[in-house]
Amino acid sequence: MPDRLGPPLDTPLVSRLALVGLGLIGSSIARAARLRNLAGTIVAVDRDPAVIRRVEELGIADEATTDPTAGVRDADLVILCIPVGGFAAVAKAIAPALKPGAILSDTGSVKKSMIEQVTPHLPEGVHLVPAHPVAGTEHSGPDAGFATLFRDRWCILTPPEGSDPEAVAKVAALWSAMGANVEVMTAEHHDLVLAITSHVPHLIAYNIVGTAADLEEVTQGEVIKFSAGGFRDFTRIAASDPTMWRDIFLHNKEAVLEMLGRLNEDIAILARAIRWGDGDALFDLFTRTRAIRRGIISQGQETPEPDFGRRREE
Ligand SMILES: NC(=O)C1=CN([C@@H]2O[C@H](COP(=O)(O)OP(=O)(O)OC[C@H]3O[C@@H](n4cnc5c(N)ncnc54)[C@H](O)[C@@H]3O)[C@@H](O)[C@H]2O)C=CC1
Ligand SMILES: O=C(O)C(=O)Cc1ccc(O)cc1
Repeated sequence: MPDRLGPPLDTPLVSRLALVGLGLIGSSIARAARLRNLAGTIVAVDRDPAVIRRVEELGIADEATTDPTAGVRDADLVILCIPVGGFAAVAKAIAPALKPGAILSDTGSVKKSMIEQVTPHLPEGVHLVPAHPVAGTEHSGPDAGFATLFRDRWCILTPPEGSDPEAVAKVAALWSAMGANVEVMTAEHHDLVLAITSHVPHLIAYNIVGTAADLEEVTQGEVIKFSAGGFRDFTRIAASDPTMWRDIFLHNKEAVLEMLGRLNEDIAILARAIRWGDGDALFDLFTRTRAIRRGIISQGQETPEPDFGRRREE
């Protein structure tokens, strides 16, 4: 079977890897880690017993449990792959079981809040290395994951000042081995950049699909009937997990509101151009945005299909 992630490593990067949350992201890490022999033992921890049963059926972890304390015990690396709103409670619950020298990481879409939630519970000698793979789909749960999800995507690490360089290097090596390109930045910068590149676009999609649904009464089914093109693309994004996205907006409030303010100003400018027939202003903007799209495609950062058309390659 062709494996586009590379061959299994001779020696695993970590002895015991505990993944907390086996949804799209956690199960994709489990699959990639298994494929490339990145961990001696993969432990799956999820609070939902149905998810644990499914993980066992899929055979994507060596051990699986609903007990977070038992699950993270003796782990060298623990990765929290749960919605951003759950970090504090889970950190508090697992803290007494984390072994000295262990690394605590995550995959959350918001980083400043992750650090603020986890730091008060972090035991002495445990290294915090927050991470965000900028890769995903609108699907959730352990069946949605696939080993090549992170290939040729960015993974952003936001280690707090004074972090242990060896711990950062270990987490970077893990993401590289899963095919990701790793970049390091501050949590604050991450949250600002992701607000405009990911969070606000999702908010716009949720908004436009919601507004169109509200108009359904007026248009009598035509919104759905003629939903080709632009609207259809928005519905994919607007099908993303409600819990996950509620948490993202509540935990990246400042940056999202800042970017929304800017967006509102620009929309007002566009409305004015349309009202006054300023075709040049519209044409210039659309020419600029087309160049941006073409630049993204030439860098291989495009998302061609909802499932990225890559699942079959596993
Ligand atoms: N879905 C996406 O496209 C991406 C998501 N992320 C981030 O990764 C994280 C995980 O996202 P997904 O895998 O998509 O979510 P998901 O909804 O597919 O899976 C989350 C899993 O965590 C479990 N869980 C929730 N709270 C828990 C707790 N307190 N203890 C134990 N298990 C718990 C749930 O039962 C579920 O199985 C989120 O923080 C999200 O912001 C990052 C990049 C992309
Ligand atoms: O499905 C899509 O287009 C996404 O944008 C997936 C995604 C969701 C959340 C993230 O933090 C990163 C990537």
